[in-house]
This record gives sequence, structure tokens and C-alpha cells, in this order.
Amino acid sequence: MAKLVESVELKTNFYTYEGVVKALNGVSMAVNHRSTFGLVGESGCGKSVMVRSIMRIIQEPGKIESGKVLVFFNEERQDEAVDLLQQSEVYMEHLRGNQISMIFQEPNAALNPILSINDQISESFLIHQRAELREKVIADLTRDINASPSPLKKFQLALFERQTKNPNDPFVKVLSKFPILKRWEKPLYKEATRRSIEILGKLGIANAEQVVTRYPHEISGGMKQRIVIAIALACNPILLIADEPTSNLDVTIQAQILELIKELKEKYISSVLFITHDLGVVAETCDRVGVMYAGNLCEVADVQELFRNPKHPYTFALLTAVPKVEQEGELASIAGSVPNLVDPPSGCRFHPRCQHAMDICKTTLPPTKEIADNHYVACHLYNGASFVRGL
Ligand SMILES: Nc1ncnc2c1ncn2[C@@H]1O[C@H](COP(=O)(O)OP(=O)(O)OP(=O)(O)O)[C@@H](O)[C@H]1O
Repeated sequence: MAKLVESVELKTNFYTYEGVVKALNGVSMAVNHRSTFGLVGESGCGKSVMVRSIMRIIQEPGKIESGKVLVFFNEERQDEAVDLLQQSEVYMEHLRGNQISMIFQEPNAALNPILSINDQISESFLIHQRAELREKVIADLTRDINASPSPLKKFQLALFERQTKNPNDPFVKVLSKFPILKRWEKPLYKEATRRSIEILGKLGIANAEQVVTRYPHEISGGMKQRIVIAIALACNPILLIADEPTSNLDVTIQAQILELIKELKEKYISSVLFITHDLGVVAETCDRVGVMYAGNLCEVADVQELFRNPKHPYTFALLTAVPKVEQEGELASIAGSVPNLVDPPSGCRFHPRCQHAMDICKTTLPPTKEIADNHYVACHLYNGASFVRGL
């Protein structure tokens, strides 16, 4: 499988008054073209910091210290990669929303309460696909003028053509500055609205024409998350990053949103990077899984392989802690809690909670090894002949 995005030894710290939070401790992982990668782990293990580092949206007091974030735009040419950590902020602004989109856990935080749904989805088209919208408007105006000439349409067409030739045309800029004069751009806004309704239709929203006229407080939580997905999809991203997109929704809506993301991935997006702490969600939606613990990736495998054949003691413990229908008696849990990353345990960060810890685990970070085809584990149990430990 060809890689789409790869992080190489990515390290991110937060410089807090308490000390330096070592949130990512050199994480290497890859999301392939046309696949869904699930990143799992307990709260605080670094999943969100990982995707924020990939998108380069880590804010103060955070800092990406080292590593690479490679994007392989061309599936065929895997020797050509762009390192996002070496690009300018202007490049990143263009990339975010155009090629990589992100949806967050809390749709309320992503939506502006004082703008209508139409304004919010249209804005995404107007920012990221303005040139394409303009082309369509020029084609429509030309066709209309040929059918029945109109001085207003001719004026609008001339301005749009002028803008295509020179996006910084001073005359057009002046006209776009004043609300009353800005009305010449109306066809552009109309086209953005048409596309907003169309995209809601693609998301299976029945009365999209009415939904776009509403405000966030007038729609349900599940609908809000669909709107956020519509905004993320507006620019045909090659990678959709979904950070716990269903954690605040009730189970039926959760299932619908997961189904929707799966369907959209098949039809419109190349790949999805799914952040969750729910292994059930991973089993439902992902092809490949990475298990994170305290800023390290401890195991990566295809989803079926990981569920059938977990190797890392932490993965094993996570799977054991999933409640089963036939379960009787107490639920299994992982003893202890995720460590404070200001002062993480030495060696393998999981060793204080690991039933199989050996002396070497306390001093040395385990290397990542491929223990079966495409199945990687970072654990000293697999450094020698210690498979016998019975995982
Ligand atoms: N702005 C910040 N300032 C200081 N520390 C931070 C900041 N953001 C994240 N961290 C720390 O980085 C570590 C990883 O946090 P992160 O949010 O990535 O965890 P997570 O796995 O996504 O958890 P959750 O599932 O609860 O969202 C945690 O120790 C957290 O306290």
C-alpha cells in the first residue's frame, strides 16, 4: 500500500509552569492512500497532540521539537514527499482545508452561533474554491447573456473575467470593499449556496434547502456534526482527520455518523485518520490501527490482526478491558493511570503498569520491530526469545 501521510520520529513538548510535558516521544506512523487509520489509547496518551502536530496547529506553550511529517501526494511516486515541518505558514494555510481537513469532538465549538448553516458551509467554498466557483459563474453568465442579453449580467461577467486575469485588480478590489457595491458578486454567493445544499444532499440530509437557512442552535447535535463534516468535505480533502467525532453524541446518532464517514471515505475522500479511545469504533471503521501510550506508539497492525493477535501488553490490556455481552462478574480494568508526562517513567513508559515488565523495561525504550507481516510492536518481550510470556 502507498503512503499518504507519514510522521517520522515526531517529538512535541509543552513548556508549562509545572515543567516540560513530553507529549510526543518520537512517534513514527503512516496513513496509506485509500485507507482508514485508527489511533487509539487512553485519555491523555497524546492522540490529539499527534494530529495537531501533523496539521501544525500546536499552540503555545507547545512546540514541535523534531521529526518529519511527510505527505506523498502522488500514490505512484513514493520517492516524492513534502515535509510539512519545512513549509511556510502560507503553504500550511492552503493545505489545511484544501487537502487535509479536520473535524473535532465538539461541533458546537466548530460552528459559529451567529452565522447561518449556509454562511458557514459557503464560507468554506468561498475561501478554498473561489477560482472554481468563479469559473462556473462565468460559464453560467456567458450562457445567460447569449440567451438573453442583460446589461447587469454583462457588467458582472466583465468584473469576474477581470478578477480571473488579475485577482488583485484594484478596481474590482474597491468594488468588493463596500457592501452596497459588493452586490455584483451575488452570483458567486449563489453558486456557493447551491454547492452547500448539494453537499448536504450527499450527506443524506433530506430537506437541505431548509436546513441551510437555520442557525446552529436550531438543529440537533447529530445534525451539527453532519454540518461540520460538510464544511470539512467542501474542498474534497485527500485526508480527513476525525478527532473523536462521535464522543458527545448518543449511540444511535453515533452509529449514523460512523456509517456516514465510512461511506464518504469510499466515495469522496482518499483516507481517514480516526482518533478514538473506543476499540469498538476502530473495529467498525478502520483498516489499520495504531495503539498509543503516554506519547509513544506501542503497536501498529491491520485491524483484524490486532484484534486476533495483540502483542503489546498494553494493547492486550485495552482489549481485555472492553466489556463483552456475555460478561459475568467484574469488568477488567488496567491497573494504575496514564503517567504525568512532565516526568514520565524511564525506559518503556508502560512498565509501571505492565504485568510482564523486566529489568530492561525500566531503563531502555524498546525499539519498534516488525514481528509479523505489517505488524509492528515496541516491546522488549519481542526483542529476544521471550514470546513464551504468554500474551
Ligand atoms: N496546551 C497544553 N498544555 C500543556 N499540556 C498539554 C496541552 N495539550 C495537551 N497537553 C498534554 O499532552 C498530553 C497528551 O494530550 P492529548 O490531548 O493529546 O491526549 P489525548 O490522547 O488526545 O486525550 P483525550 O482522549 O482525552 O483527548 C497530555 O499529558 C496533556 O496534558
